[in-house]
Order: sequence, then C-alpha cells, then structure tokens
Amino acid sequence: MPDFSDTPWINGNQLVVAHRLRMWYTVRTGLFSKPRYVKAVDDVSISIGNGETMAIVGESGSGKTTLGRVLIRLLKPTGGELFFDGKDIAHEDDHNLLWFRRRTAIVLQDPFSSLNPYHNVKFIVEEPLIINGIDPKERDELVRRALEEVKLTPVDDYLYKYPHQLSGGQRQRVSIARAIVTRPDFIVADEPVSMLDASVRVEILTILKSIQERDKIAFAYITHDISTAKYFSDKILVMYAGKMAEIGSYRDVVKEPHHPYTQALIEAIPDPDPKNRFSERKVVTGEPPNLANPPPGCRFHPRCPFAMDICRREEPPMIEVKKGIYVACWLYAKR
Ligand SMILES: Nc1ncnc2c1ncn2[C@@H]1O[C@H](COP(=O)(O)OP(=O)(O)OP(=O)(O)O)[C@@H](O)[C@H]1O
Repeated sequence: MPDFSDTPWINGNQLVVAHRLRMWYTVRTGLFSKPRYVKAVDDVSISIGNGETMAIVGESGSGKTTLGRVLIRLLKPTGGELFFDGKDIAHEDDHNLLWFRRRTAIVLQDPFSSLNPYHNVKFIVEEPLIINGIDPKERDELVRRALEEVKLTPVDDYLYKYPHQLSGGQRQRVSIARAIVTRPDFIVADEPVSMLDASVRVEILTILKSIQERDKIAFAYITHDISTAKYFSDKILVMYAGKMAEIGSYRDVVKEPHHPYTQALIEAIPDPDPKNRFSERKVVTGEPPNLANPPPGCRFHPRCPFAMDICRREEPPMIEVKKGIYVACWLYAKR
C-alpha cells in the first residue's frame, strides 16, 4: 500500500488519487542544446471520491489543462504516482488502459474544433460505444438517452445534423452527450463554458451538474473563473505556476481564502451590488512566471504583496491553516 502520510490532505482510498504528481515538458532550443524543463505540474497531490467534484482553478498557464490531461492519462506523468480505483495508472502503457478509458471521459473547452465536422451527431455520440464493442441495438438506445439528458430534444431533430448546423451551446451539449454515453465514473471538464456566450453558460453548467449528481460521477472542473466553480463545489484546488497554492472545501476556501493568490482571485470576481461600485479591490499586478525558469522560493513571491525574505529563498510547505484547508504560504508557518 503506498504511503500518503506526507500529503495528509488526500484520501488514498478515493477513486482518483494523485500523489506528488509531476508533468515536466522537455523543450530543446537547438539540436545539440541541453534539454530544459517546463514544470507545468510540479508536486501536485489531490484525491477525488466517487460522486465528488473538484474545481481546479488558476490563471492561464498555471498548469490546469496539463493536470487534467494527466489525470485522465492523455499525458503520462513524468513523476509521482497516479491511481484510479486503487490501480496504478501512472506507469501503464496506453494499450493496458482500455478499462480506464471506458470509465473516464473529457469535455473540452472548444466545441467548435472538438467535434469532427464530417460526422453527424449520431455518429459523434455513438463512436465511444462502437470503440467499446457495444451492440448496435443497445447503442441506439444509449445515444438517444444521452441526447435526452443534455436536452437535445426531440432527439430525432438532432441525430442527423452536422456540427456546423448547431449553435455553440448545442455543440457543447453534443460533447457532453459523447462524454456521458459510456456512463463514466470520472469526467474532466476543461473550461467547458469559457468559449460560450454568457447566456448559455449557466444552462450548460446546470446540465453538467445535474448529470454529475444523478450518476454520482467524480468530476474535475477546470476553470480560470472561480465564480463558475460554485456549480461544482465540493473541493477546490487553486494552482499557481504549476504548484498547489491552496486546497480544501470550496465553501471554506471561498468564504475565507488564505493564500494571497486565492484572495486576489476572489477579489477579482465582479460584485453585482451597485453599493460597492466605488470600493477598492486588490488586484495582483505582474505576470505569471516562465515555467521553464520559475523564480526560486515561492513561485508567487514576485507578485505577492506580503512577500518576506524566506519566500524568496525557500519553497513553502503545505500548511494546514484550518481543518482540511492546506495552503502553500510562509505567512502561516509557525516559526
Ligand atoms: N506540449 C507542451 N510543451 C511545452 N510546454 C507546454 C506544453 N503544453 C503546455 N506547456 C506549458 O505548460 C504550462 C502550463 O500550461 P497549461 O495549458 O497546462 O496551463 P493552463 O493553466 O491550463 O492555461 P490555459 O488556461 O491558458 O490553457 C504553460 O507554461 C505552457 O506554456
């Protein structure tokens, strides 16, 4: 049994367990040059239980997409451990992961390029069932059911349409139908609404949430917009420059953020109350670091209003600031 005692915020018995996970991309600037590493996911430990949702939040380039792709094993991690239903999936080759593919799915950000323009809705949704060898009669029923669940009804009106005949919201519903048609246990949704009109975002998030709740699907919801994470609100991981900044229950973290970066993300949420229109807001100035050459110590220190000497020198450990809330920040270290 692996030892997770160094990462007490994870539960090693849950469906998805990532322990000190790393995904470093190798980049070369010339044929004979030394390889450099882009540390896109660096020492990330999370666990997601059956039917549980985890929002993975951070600004562009923080490593969210990379983490999502590693969790679903579209990318093989370069370090650390990854388990699904107790089985090691970090080191398996693709051909040994068919069982895992059957139980997992991904919904991508861009419904305009993620659907094959030459296939109709029926084939797009049916394809994962064909790959899994489900017989044609059963396939037909499952496709119809999935389309009903994403509210593309009457189903007969949509089955033989092509992606270009659908709106952005309808295409994203087709992507969701394709993801759920095999009845997966775990879905990664990578910015599923960020390319859609504001008017259809809530609709899509509500559909995802109701499917997730009804089928008790474990869910990783990746977003740069912490305000949309409230739809998927069991746990939240805030990432900064490939590292974990804060992790805990969504409700507690949003109510009382501890990491200065989480505080800034929450401050940046637009406040609809007109009484607060002149109130001052903290914003994080500066740019996220280059992950091929991240700053020493805490990666956030160049932008942190509270940076101290130690932050420039030493990487902060994960510190439990409240029951179940862990923060990588020297402000909370007992010294
Ligand atoms: N194939 C790759 N090779 C080298 N570097 C990469 C590769 N893919 C991503 N990166 C780098 O890894 C870092 C994290 O990227 P990632 O896309 O995971 O972040 P993100 O938080 O999802 O950002 P975004 O919301 O912009 O997609 C970035 O610095 C990015 O440039």
